[in-house]
Amino acid sequence: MQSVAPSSTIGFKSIIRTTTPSYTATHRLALPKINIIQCLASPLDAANAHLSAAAPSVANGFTSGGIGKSRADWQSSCAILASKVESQQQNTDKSSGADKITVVNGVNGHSSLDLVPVNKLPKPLTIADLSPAPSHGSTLRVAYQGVPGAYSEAAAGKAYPNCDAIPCDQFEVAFQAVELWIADRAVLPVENSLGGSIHRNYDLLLRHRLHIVGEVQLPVHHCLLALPGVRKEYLNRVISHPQALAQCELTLTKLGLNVTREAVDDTAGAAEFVAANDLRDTAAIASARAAELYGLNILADGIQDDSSNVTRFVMLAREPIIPRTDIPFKTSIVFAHDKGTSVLFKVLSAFAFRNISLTKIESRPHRNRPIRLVGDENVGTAKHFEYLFYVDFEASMGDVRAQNALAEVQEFTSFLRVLGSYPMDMTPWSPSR
Ligand SMILES: O=C(O)C(=O)C[C@]1(C(=O)O)C=C[C@@H](O)C=C1
Repeated sequence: MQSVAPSSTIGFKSIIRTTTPSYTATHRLALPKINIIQCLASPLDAANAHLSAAAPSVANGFTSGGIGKSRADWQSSCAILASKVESQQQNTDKSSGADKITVVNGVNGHSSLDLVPVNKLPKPLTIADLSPAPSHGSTLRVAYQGVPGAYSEAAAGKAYPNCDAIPCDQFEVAFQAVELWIADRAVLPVENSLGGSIHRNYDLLLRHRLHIVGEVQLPVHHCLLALPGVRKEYLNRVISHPQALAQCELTLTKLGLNVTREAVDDTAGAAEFVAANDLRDTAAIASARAAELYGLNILADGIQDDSSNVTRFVMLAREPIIPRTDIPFKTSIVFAHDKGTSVLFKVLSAFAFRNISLTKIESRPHRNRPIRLVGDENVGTAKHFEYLFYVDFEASMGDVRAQNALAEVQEFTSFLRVLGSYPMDMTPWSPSR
């Protein structure tokens, strides 16, 4: 896997402006990462806003159009969804076409062209600019949150071994990078065996229109990193991603460090920060690869509280994959119910009756309708919190049991969306070392 500057590989090359890397020349990489401003500044931003606005109706397409009774129904729901998204994007692309050519070529096309030197004249778009998909021969571009050396980059490499990994400064940007065709896939963490769920990504899965097309489970092996010559006694601060701090909580205490713990955006970013600012009182929790990339020493190795520390990542794409039944598949759904948690048992019994195992259940606040009032004047008013339930179950949408289970779930729920049906990660178990 290579890490690349997004601007070097994509069609519409000049749309993506890149930041100057903040680390110094002593650090071997100079890889800019995409940030939200860059995504929003793109002429395709309007397309994204359009897509977000379309969210409720698309979700309803799944709900009322039916997670049908058959595999064909489900596949056609996906196809309808995909074509809606594509046509909306095309419309928006058309409407902003003129501006795009101006921006692509980095020249203001509306100003007096005769003053532009010949070698700076706009170049015509080529088929390559319009065909960013890997099926056209280019390498798969995979967006992840963080900087090179982050575990998410390693997960992208595990999921797509020869991909171009594109660093993004926020999860939101990784979603947008795929929606705007800057990347072909995003690889995002959803849960860790010690730290629990990464709630932000559950919320974003619902807000965006991407499909889960796979999962990878990555053993996470943390190291305590500091500048060369720095010893543990010099430290008064440890910085890292909040998940990494949570995964090393007990070990940090056992190491006898008298330090404050501070959260930053990603583990490798913490290492980069220590190196770039020459911080001799601060250590970072990050990977051994981050130590190498940013020129830090490993003060302690394997500091996660449990050696079987695993983070589960999902792969996201613009299109769903065709569900298979000849290999183990998992399906992820999200639903809500007017009567909230009180009917959860009934909903889940649809899976139990069909011997379908659930592998994960997560609840998140129902932000459109956070409170449900129950009661009357005589007894008072109970205020129940409303939730969205995310469930992963061990069956493919190509399996008739799953189709029937979802048809039944649909009867009980006010909202239901299939986030994806995808192969389970069945790689042999290897602890993080
Ligand atoms: O900061 C990183 O290196 C990441 O890739 C993010 C992340 C996470 O969000 O959970 C990924 C894996 C580890 O669990 C720790 C951090």
